[in-house]
Amino acid sequence: MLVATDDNGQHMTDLEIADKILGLLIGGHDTASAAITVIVKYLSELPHIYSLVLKEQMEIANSKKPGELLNWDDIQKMKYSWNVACESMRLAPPAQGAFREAIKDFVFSGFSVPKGWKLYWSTHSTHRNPECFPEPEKFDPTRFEGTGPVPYTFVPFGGGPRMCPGKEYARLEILVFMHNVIRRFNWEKLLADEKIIVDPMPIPAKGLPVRLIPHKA
Ligand code: HEM
Repeated sequence: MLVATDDNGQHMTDLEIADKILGLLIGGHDTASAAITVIVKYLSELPHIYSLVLKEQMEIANSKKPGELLNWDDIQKMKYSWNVACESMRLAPPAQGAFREAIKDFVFSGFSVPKGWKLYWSTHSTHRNPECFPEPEKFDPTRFEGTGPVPYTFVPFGGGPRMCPGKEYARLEILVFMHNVIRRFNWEKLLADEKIIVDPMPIPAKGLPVRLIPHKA
């Protein structure tokens, strides 16, 4: 960023560099941490889903030599776990939406949107639209099996040319976390009705305290 220039050879100002660094820290850290937190929450509330994730992850763990690290092929095998992560991000998307500018006049749902207008697309309302996701309140990872949701309906990472460039890294972070926690522990929430607050990401109001229960050897 210190050496990058625009088309006119101008460097970024200190303020612009600080803005980019903060954007990357928040965009790269808080999003994945919010996703992991809601996955932990749903897995404690849905024991049948927990069991299926555990089964998948133990098959991978048991195929490794002692101390052998996860590799790319192992990540590709975590299909059910990723479906669970996706369903968690559908119901509690870390990013609530993003802005766009209309590049031409168009009509949407009876509203005329002129070229140049700024728009905000909402992850939350898209993910809860029953036309895109039947029974939208139901936690159902099978929605992501086969070809999965139609394009631009499941948008936790946005869509199009400005889609999140950290998506694959986030997938890796989330799956490696799920693997390492679930193969060691079950867990139970300590607060039954903990509220989720969105500020700006969905986070349990009291930090989701859980009791970890190690698996028997
Ligand atoms: C679960 C984790 C994450 C979620 C849910 C998420 C979500 C999003 C969303 C919704 C956007 C806007 C996309 C659009 O406008 O179409 C975005 C943009 C962005 N994300 Fe992520 N993100 C995650 C992780 C990360 C990570 C790990 C990084 C970097 C290490 C990252 C870096 C960025 C950057 C730089 C942009 C701006 C892209 C642009 O404007 O061209 N994100 N992200």
